[in-house]
Amino acid sequence: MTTPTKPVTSGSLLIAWQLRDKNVLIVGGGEVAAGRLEIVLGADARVTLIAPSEDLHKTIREIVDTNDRVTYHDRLFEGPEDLVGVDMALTAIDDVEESRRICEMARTRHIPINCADIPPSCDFYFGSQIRRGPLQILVSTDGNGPKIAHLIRRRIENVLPDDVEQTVLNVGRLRAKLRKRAPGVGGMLGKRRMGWMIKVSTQWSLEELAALDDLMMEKLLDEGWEKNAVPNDQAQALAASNA
Ligand SMILES: C[C@@]1(CC(=O)O)C2=NC(=C\c3[nH]c(c(CCC(=O)O)c3CC(=O)O)Cc3[nH]c(c(CC(=O)O)c3CCC(=O)O)/C=C3\N/C(=C\2)[C@@H](CCC(=O)O)[C@]3(C)CC(=O)O)/[C@H]1CCC(=O)O
Ligand SMILES: NC(=O)c1ccc[n+]([C@@H]2O[C@H](COP(=O)([O-])OP(=O)(O)OC[C@H]3O[C@@H](n4cnc5c(N)ncnc54)[C@H](O)[C@@H]3O)[C@@H](O)[C@H]2O)c1
Repeated sequence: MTTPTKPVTSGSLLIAWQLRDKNVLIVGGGEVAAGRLEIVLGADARVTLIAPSEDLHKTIREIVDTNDRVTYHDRLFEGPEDLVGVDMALTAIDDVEESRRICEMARTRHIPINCADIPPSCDFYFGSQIRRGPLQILVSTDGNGPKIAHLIRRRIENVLPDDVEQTVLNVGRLRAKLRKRAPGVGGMLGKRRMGWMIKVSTQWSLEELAALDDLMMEKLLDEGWEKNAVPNDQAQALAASNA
């Protein structure tokens, strides 16, 4: 059980938004739009990007030429018809009045929007991100200091183990194997399953979890889960007894 803490107020909600196959509209073709494009493609979105080709950023050009998830329109934003079917809208243009207008149009249609140049009008902010496979860490200063968010992110990166991505992937695999042995949602079994996963995650170090292979996972389930225990011996010991 977690200890109740005093609620923190006046922040924003940090969530892992599932954008896969959702339609994202990006208006603008400069450096900021290029960063947005890369980051939403990293979340498997479908993207429509509207910006004149004259000054299109090199990265955007390369992506629209090679990625079939991106539809590019070589023109200025035209009006509400550009917002039809859009799940998320992003403006990154050097025209604050037009940005404000697009923002209002999106809001009327209940489309979440980020305007890179008008923080008070944003439904959400981007943050400084670490991506190591499925592990994602976002640092937000809630609009106070984007460069500071970047610097704090760099500090966090420096303390992460090199193989932390493998730790997360392995725990995902172990949980999937456990669910095969003990299927279902909720109830006593769900409680036992969660309790066991918490113990394994706590007693084994991140590095030990990263070193697990399929055979070791099966052994951990045989000798741990099946016997209602969490072997305290370390990954190396388990590996040695496997050999
Ligand atoms: C984190 C990051 C993510 C990303 O954009 O992907 C991000 N900005 C980044 C970089 C950056 N942005 C700016 C600089 C110049 C130095 C400086 O001003 O500090 C640098 C540094 C650089 O370029 O190195 C200028 C700037 N930014 C905003 C405005 C408008 C304004 O404030 O009015 C202006 C013009 C201000 C002016 O004209 O003076 C607004 C926003 N920028 C945000 C996010 C949101 C708040 C996030 C937070 O507070 O945590 C928010 C509110 C809206 C949004 O964009 O969602 C990314 C770092 C990624 C990384 O490197 O890891
Ligand atoms: N949020 C952030 O992190 C951040 C960081 C730096 C700058 N900014 C702000 O973001 C905005 C974009 O920055 P940038 O460096 O990418 O700008 P930029 O000047 O390099 O690019 C602007 C782009 O918008 C396009 N454009 C202008 N009007 C348009 C319209 N009506 N329809 C479609 N495209 C249009 C231009 O053709 C150009 O491609 C600026 O207002 C800047 O102040 C935000």
